[in-house]
Amino acid sequence: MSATPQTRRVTATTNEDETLLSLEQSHAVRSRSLGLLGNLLSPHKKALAITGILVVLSTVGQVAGPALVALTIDRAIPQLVEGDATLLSVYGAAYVLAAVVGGLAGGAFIRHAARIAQGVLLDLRRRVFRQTQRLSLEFHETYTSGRIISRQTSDLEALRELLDGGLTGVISSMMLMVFIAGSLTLLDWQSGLILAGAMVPAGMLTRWFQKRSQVFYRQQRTASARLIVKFVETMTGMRAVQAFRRESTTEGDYGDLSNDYREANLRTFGLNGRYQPGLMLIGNVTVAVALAVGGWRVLNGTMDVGVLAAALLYVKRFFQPIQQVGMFYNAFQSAAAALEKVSGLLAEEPTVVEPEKPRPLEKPRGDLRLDHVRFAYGDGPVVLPDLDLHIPAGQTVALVGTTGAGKSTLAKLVTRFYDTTDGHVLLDGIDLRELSSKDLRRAVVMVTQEAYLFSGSVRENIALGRPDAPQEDIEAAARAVGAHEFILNLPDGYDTEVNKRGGRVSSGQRQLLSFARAFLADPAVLVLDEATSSLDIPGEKLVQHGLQTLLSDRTAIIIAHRLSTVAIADRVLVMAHGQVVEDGTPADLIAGDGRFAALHTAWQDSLV
Ligand SMILES: Nc1ncnc2c1ncn2[C@@H]1O[C@H](COP(=O)(O)OP(=O)(O)OP(=O)(O)O)[C@@H](O)[C@H]1O
Repeated sequence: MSATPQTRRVTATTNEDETLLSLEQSHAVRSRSLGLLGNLLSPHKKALAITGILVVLSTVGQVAGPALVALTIDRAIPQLVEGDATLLSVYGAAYVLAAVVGGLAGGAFIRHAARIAQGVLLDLRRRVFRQTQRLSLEFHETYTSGRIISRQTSDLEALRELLDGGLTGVISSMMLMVFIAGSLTLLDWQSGLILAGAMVPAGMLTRWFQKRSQVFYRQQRTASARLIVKFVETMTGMRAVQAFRRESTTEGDYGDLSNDYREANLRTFGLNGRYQPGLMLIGNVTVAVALAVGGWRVLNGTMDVGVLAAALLYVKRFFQPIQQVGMFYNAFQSAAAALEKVSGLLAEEPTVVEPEKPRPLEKPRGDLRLDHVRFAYGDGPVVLPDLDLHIPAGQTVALVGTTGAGKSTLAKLVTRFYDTTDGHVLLDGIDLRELSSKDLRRAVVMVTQEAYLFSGSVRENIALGRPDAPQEDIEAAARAVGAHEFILNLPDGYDTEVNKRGGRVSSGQRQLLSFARAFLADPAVLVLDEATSSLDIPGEKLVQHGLQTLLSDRTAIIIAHRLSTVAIADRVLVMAHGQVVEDGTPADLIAGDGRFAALHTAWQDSLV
């Protein structure tokens, strides 16, 4: 038999809540998000090139203004004084043309960039959804739905805010700065030098801001995610919250988390409050220096007045976009932190791997074998030390045992929601790792305690595993498990819309619907986590009857909580500490003096 392959682990999202990463981790996270960004943008190469041309045109239009002002003052006006208006009309027309081209190109740039941004967001939204469905149960059990919700909502929202408004502004601002610096240097290199000098403190201030804000924005995103997680957890567990009077505690916890969020926000604003005035100060000092030096040079006759006017306009305009970049830096940091988290989620690989060359399973019989199975959740303690078990096709096995004995774990291994740490689970002699998930899910179906009903009609809910099943088959399945009668009594029969979590149907009826769903799917192996909820006696009888029909002619493993269920099993396995401690027919075990006999007596006493 082949050696057990290395078990995959959840890795990419493990340090996502840490705000202070090591340099190496920080680089890895950065390059992962940049990689994702590159990947998202790659289908838009052509549109990006057009957008690039448009932004250059629009910037040239804006930058031409001050140069034309200089030319008008220094050349056209002296000519006009001599009675010739030719240059003035040429420069005037050029100014209008630059404004029109700049305006049109600017507008087209915004529209094009928005189209790319929306395309990227659509792609990302789909990828996140697809990925969350693709990842294995191990990931979902550790990552929690609240965190996934915050990836899909607030993180994608932060990216949307950046892409919708901020990014186009930043791109055109940056482009404008480069062009202004270039034009100024060409016009008058000494003024260009003054601007370059101002870039030193401006660059240092920006670097200082960037470093701090990166940490602050990570803290902000983490605080916001924690808030969502707490909210989702409280809402999903509302019954427990109210039953145990936890309202004030959860409110207190939520208040603390909200406060953390508020403080994280305030820290980012505080930082901005120092960065922006700092930049403004540098900008104004630079204008003053350029004016003083320029004025002195005009007096000396080494600079034309028009050039000085243009230089001042350029320096002033240069600092306006810096401020804009500074302002957008908020949105940018927020989005960068969001992208880091989303890219972590997308980089995660399913721990249960699809085989490259699956072995075919034409007609599954349902023969199950656990061969020296050893299992631990992640780095946790060993839950199943060494389990050897054979369940012949068609046998109904009831699993009983103390809580935490490993019954649900066994069910998760047989259904391959998890892979074994060591050893093999075989269906009809084939390792589950070698089966395609399509074949496996057709052959092995798990019915959980929750019996989850999706919003949609009763019919759609029954046909979940076979959406194309004809009405006769759906009805036959419902009849077989005894659900047909109550379905007909629902307001619209099979077309009745069930509310979320089956609000309109009782818990027993919900179970019957999930039995019908499993019956229609007709698997060779059925794994059933029986509901512990106490049904009333008629309700239990109804469910019991449905269950019996469902179990006939297939292999079944039931995590049994009811005596009546154990009675219909062919075989009972009593588990303790991950091992099977008793194994036999119900009658044999009852007749003995082991754990099951004691459990059985206790059960019977509870019924009296
Ligand atoms: N997702 C998980 N991650 C880590 N440990 C887990 C996980 N699920 C279960 N365990 C641990 O594995 C052990 C076996 O749990 P399991 O749910 O299989 O027991 P069980 O016999 O089904 O119990 P119960 O009857 O209470 O449902 C327990 O110690 C539990 O703490």
